[in-house]
This record gives sequence, structure tokens and C-alpha cells, in this order.
Amino acid sequence: MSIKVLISDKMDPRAAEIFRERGIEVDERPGRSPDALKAIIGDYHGLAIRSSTTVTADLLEAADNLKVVGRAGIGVDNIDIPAASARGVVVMNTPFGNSITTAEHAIALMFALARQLPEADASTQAGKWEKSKFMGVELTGKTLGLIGAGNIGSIVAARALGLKMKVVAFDPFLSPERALEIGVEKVDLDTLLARADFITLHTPLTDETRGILSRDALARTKKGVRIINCARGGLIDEAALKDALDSGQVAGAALDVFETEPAKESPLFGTPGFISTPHLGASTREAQVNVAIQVAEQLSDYLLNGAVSNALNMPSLTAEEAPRVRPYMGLAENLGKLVGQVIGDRVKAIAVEVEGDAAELNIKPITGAVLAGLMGSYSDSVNMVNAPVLAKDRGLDVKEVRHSHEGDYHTLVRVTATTDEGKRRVAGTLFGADNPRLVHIFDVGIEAELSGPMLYIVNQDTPGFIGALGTTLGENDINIATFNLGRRTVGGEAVALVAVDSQPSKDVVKKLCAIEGVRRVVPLRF
Ligand SMILES: NC(=O)c1ccc[n+]([C@@H]2O[C@H](COP(=O)([O-])OP(=O)(O)OC[C@H]3O[C@@H](n4cnc5c(N)ncnc54)[C@H](O)[C@@H]3O)[C@@H](O)[C@H]2O)c1
Ligand SMILES: O=C(O)[C@H](O)COP(=O)(O)O
Repeated sequence: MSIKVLISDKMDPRAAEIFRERGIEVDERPGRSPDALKAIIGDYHGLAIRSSTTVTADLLEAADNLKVVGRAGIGVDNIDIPAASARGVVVMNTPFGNSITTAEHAIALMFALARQLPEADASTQAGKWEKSKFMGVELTGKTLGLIGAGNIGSIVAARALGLKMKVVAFDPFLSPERALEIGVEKVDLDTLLARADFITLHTPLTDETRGILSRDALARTKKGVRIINCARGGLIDEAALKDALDSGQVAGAALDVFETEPAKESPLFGTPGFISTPHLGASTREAQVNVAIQVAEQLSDYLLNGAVSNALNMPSLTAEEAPRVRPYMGLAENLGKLVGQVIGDRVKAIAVEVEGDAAELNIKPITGAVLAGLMGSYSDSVNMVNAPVLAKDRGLDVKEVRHSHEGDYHTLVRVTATTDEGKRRVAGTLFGADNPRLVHIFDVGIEAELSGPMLYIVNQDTPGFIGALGTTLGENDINIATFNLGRRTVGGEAVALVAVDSQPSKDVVKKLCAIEGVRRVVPLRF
């Protein structure tokens, strides 16, 4: 079956071209209703969107084949990321492709506010020539307050410094070193409100930032402040902003984004000093080409090679790393499954160690695969994407260790599970570039391929055991595919990993347990 991607928002044609160039089928269906989208989403492996498509849990329910959602842009508040993670769907954005363009829009709106450009334009074109009505303010020497000094905020700061403004920034995550580097003074919100002649917002919309310019905050601004929002609707209390414009507390406000979009009506419309644009922050030819190319390349890389970049719910894996790491992920998932099936959910902590060649690789996807295998063996709906989050939620302590030295194998992945009873280890290697093999099972040396239905048997190392095991399986019509043995000491505890062609019933497992010397039988599936 060929790989199919749906583009459900208006996007630069380069996106579709790239998918086709890379052998991916692509359909462009912008402007579909949620129901229409739900009716077709099941056919697609990838979904490329901007801000008009809302990826809800309900839509994802119908997305049986979906592996990745790519946002051609920055904001991902239109995607239910926890719901996507729960279904193993990777969510990616393009965090830098439209930042310059958006910063320029904020600066354009700042100039527009300072010189009342839209009103002056409308009045002039209406034949009024109201020269004395439109007295502006200079930007030079004024203080710009940045709320949010990330990618876009710092570009706005650079432009504002070029305009000879002073820039103060409120951003709890801005380090003093970074503030120095981008030439802004880091202040608290109250100081910013009290000092800024212009305020521009550049934060995502989160529980902390929603209503950051509340009625109360607006009341604490410098009288005559001008406010620009090119980030997200919801950061400003729109009703309070209307009142602040009416009272003159706020001299001007320019909104590119609204609490409800499309904003077809608003009490702010028509208010003197108010300017609006219809979410145009990212709308330049350059930015749209950038984000279209980036999203198409990121989705194609993931769907074709498993490379992950700019994902919000999965560690990154470059296109160069992906082919090398993938066999280790298969090995790691099986080691996790083995531990999970033998020990169950009693595991309190997991350590993933990589040794030799494996130590040169990105360990995060390997750990993710161990956790997916482990937790997937005793609970539903666990996958590579949500496993690390689920592990954290369940209080599973996860440790990653890298040993650059080579041990007995040129490359090794070791998984140590800690339970109340102590630590238990399994380890595996790769034969050749991509042939995974188990080499230690709970500290017993063994060499086995983990595949299909298997039996893990612990027994007393006594003559006759193998014969009795073969006979019991044969009598119950179960064919042995491969047989792997290991033991701690001669005559001591031995383990067998037996690959079988069909899964033994509970009754057969009971019979195997009854063989003399057998201590434990665990049916496994890989
Ligand atoms: N209007 C548009 O078309 C348009 C285009 C691009 C981006 N955006 C939006 O612009 C916003 C910023 O984008 P970015 O690329 O700069 O993001 P970014 O992640 O690089 O920066 C966001 C900054 O906000 C800061 N922040 C987080 N919580 C905060 C809080 N409680 N108070 C103050 N600061 C806080 C972060 O520390 C970070 O520095 C996003 O919401 C994005 O969706 C809008
Ligand atoms: O977060 C973003 O990238 C912007 O809001 C752009 O949205 P758009 O792609 O719908 O223009």
C-alpha cells in the first residue's frame, strides 16, 4: 500500500510537489468541514495542516492509519497533542520558518499604531485630507515591552533596537545571559507594564499566559500605551481592551489574532485607535514557501525513513541516524517486551545501558522503544510516542547510561529492571548491521532471536529435561522452531527459550510446568 498524505489547509504548492517527488501520494483538500475531514482521514498516513484545521481527539479516532501530523507553522494549539500521543501519532511543527515574517508583521503594526496609518489612509482616500487629525509618536527612544522573548520575540527585539528603542522583556524562561545576548533588559511583568510605551506579545497560549493582559494588567499599564498581539488570541482580555481604548488608558491596539477565529465580529471593530489583520503574521510568500518545504520534508522523512525532527511528542532522530538506530529500536522493544512479559508491572525502575557501537547513537529512541515494549506488554495503548510520558506518569524511574568501552560484544543494549525483589537484567546485540539477538536473559548467557510465539522456561539442569519437553510439546501438536539453552551452573538453574510455531494453551503450559525439574514456564510473544 502506498504512503498517502492529506494537506487539509491552504499551503504553498511546494509542499505537494515535495511529497510527489519523494514518491508519496498527496491529496489537497483545504477548507473541509470537521465531518468531511473525519470521513476521509482514515485513508492517510500523514496530515499536513496550518491553523485552520483542528486536530481533535474525535478526528484522531477515525485516523486509523495516521502516523504523523505536521503543522506548517509554529502554533500547535489547534492539535490535541495528548490525544495524538495516545494513538502513537507524532506531532511536528516548523518552529523557525515564519518567525522573521511574523516579527516583521509586529513591527509593521507598531509603525501603523504610532502613525495611525490605516485611519489616515481611509480618511485620505475618502477625500478628507485631515492633516491635523493624525498626530503620531516617534519610536526612537521609546520603550518596547516584550512579553515572550523566544524566536519571534528576540527578532522583534533586534529590529526594535535597530529603531533605537529600548527593549524590556518579561519571560520567566529567559536567562540573564540570553537577555544580554539579545540586548534586552529582563524585567518582571509589573515593571514592563509600568515602563512600556509599546507592548508586543510573543508567547504561546498556555494556562499561564491566557489573559496575561487581563483587565487588571491593562489598568497597570503606562497611560497611552500601544499594544500589539501577533501571537495568539486569548492572551488579551478583548472586552477589557475595548474599555481601555475607550477610556484612553490604551492609546492604540493592533491585533492579528483573536480569541475566536475567524473573527467576523468583535466589540473592538470600529473603536478609534484599533487596528486588525486576519491572522496574517505568517502570510508572506517567503514564510509560506519555507514552512511548506519544511513540513513536507519532515513528514516525508518520518514516513519514509523514521527520521524525526521538530516533534512535540517524540525525541528527534535525524535522517542520517534513523537507519542506524532503527535495528536497535527493534532490539530494545523486544528486550522491553521480554522484561514486561516475565516480570509484569512490578518494575519500579528501568536502566537502559548502551555499550560499544550503540554508545555512539542517540539513546532517546532506544529508551523509548524499551519503555514501549515493557509497558505495552501489560497495558493497552502504549506506543513509542506516549511511552516516556506514561512512564513518568506512573512514577517509573528511567535511567540512561552510555559506556563507550566495548565489552564481550562490539555493540550491546542492556536493560536492568528493578523490582522490590531486586534487579534483573537482559541484554542484546546486533549481528551484522541489523540482526538483533538476545545474549543475556536474567544474567544467564544465551543466544536467541526474539520472534513470534516463544516459551521461557526455568528448570533444574538435569538429564532428560529436553526430551520430556519435546515430547510434551509434540503430543500437543506444537512444533519447535528453535531451541536455545543457557545455565547458571552445571546441575544448577537452567533457562530455555523455545520458539514455537503456535502459541501453547494454558493447559499445555500446565503440562510443561508438571515436567520434573521445571520451575517456571512463561509464554511469550514478540
Ligand atoms: N500571528 C501569526 O501568524 C503567528 C505566526 C507565527 C507564530 N505565532 C505565534 O507566536 C508565538 C511565539 O512564537 P515563537 O516562535 O516566538 O515561540 P517560542 O517558543 O520561540 O517563544 C515563546 C516564548 O514565550 C515564553 N513564555 C512561555 N511562557 C511564558 C509566560 N508565562 N510569560 C512570558 N513568557 C513566556 C517562552 O519562554 C519563550 O521564550 C506562538 O504562540 C506562535 O504560535 C503567530
Ligand atoms: O503559529 C503560526 O505559525 C501562525 O499562527 C501561522 O498560522 P497560519 O499558518 O494559519 O498562517
